[in-house]
Amino acid sequence: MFDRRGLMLILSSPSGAGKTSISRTILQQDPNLKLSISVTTRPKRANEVDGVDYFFKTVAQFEQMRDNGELLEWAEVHGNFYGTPKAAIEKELEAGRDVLFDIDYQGAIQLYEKCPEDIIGVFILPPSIAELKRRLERRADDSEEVIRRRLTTAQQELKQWESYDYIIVNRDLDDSCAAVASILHSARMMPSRQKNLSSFVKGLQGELDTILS
Ligand SMILES: Nc1nc2c(ncn2[C@@H]2O[C@H](COP(=O)(O)OP(=O)(O)O)[C@@H](O)[C@H]2O)c(=O)[nH]1
Ligand SMILES: Nc1ncnc2c1ncn2[C@@H]1O[C@H](COP(=O)(O)OP(=O)(O)O)[C@@H](O)[C@H]1O
Repeated sequence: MFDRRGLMLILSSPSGAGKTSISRTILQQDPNLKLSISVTTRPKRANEVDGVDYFFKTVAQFEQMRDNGELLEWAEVHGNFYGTPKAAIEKELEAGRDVLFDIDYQGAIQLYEKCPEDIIGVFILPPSIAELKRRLERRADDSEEVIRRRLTTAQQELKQWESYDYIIVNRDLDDSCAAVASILHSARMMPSRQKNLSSFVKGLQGELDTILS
């Protein structure tokens, strides 16, 4: 209803907990939500498309972007570099569109520091470690060694839940998607997110004055 600056919705989780699945569904359901497409040096998976899931880069290309100040945040995760290209994000936020970030806790901390007013952070937990392992194995894209590395990193990632605004245990995918959608829906209604609110209320007061005078 009101012009507004978009908000930044961060989804983080240990690898395999389900944030990519949740992101895909939410993005399909909500035309005002855009995905921040990260750059990464990780090898492309069979089901991924360059420019859709990630922009796949060499280490040299990544370092050049980072050193040129083109990244809003960046981090090394599971031995690869990941970063958020700055320019596209600012354009979406200015246009009043919300942006979804599938980034790790190191990136989330950087964004919380840089733009605290714009951020809603959601941390996704797996129902159990046995289920997390099953999900990583079922995805079948990664070798046993890569899976082990992701589980090792999960130990560090699990400590970060307190940095986030909301926590969701991803048992049922539909329930988790509904929870994220409802968080986003509520966040859009915060007074700070609605640019023309004060003039709208002044208008209501003016109408009241007219009726009551
Ligand atoms: N800081 C940061 N982390 C990112 C970015 N893009 C992806 N990640 C995180 O890097 C981790 C690995 O991502 P990915 O290789 O797609 O594996 P997945 O989590 O198993 O699907 C996940 O925790 C992502 O949230 C980014 O631009 N910045
Ligand atoms: N709630 C859920 N119940 C069962 N399987 C799930 C659920 N959420 C995600 N998955 C499956 O678990 C695997 C890992 O999910 P993914 O979204 O790739 O995780 P992440 O992006 O956090 O690494 C995928 O095969 C996905 O289909």
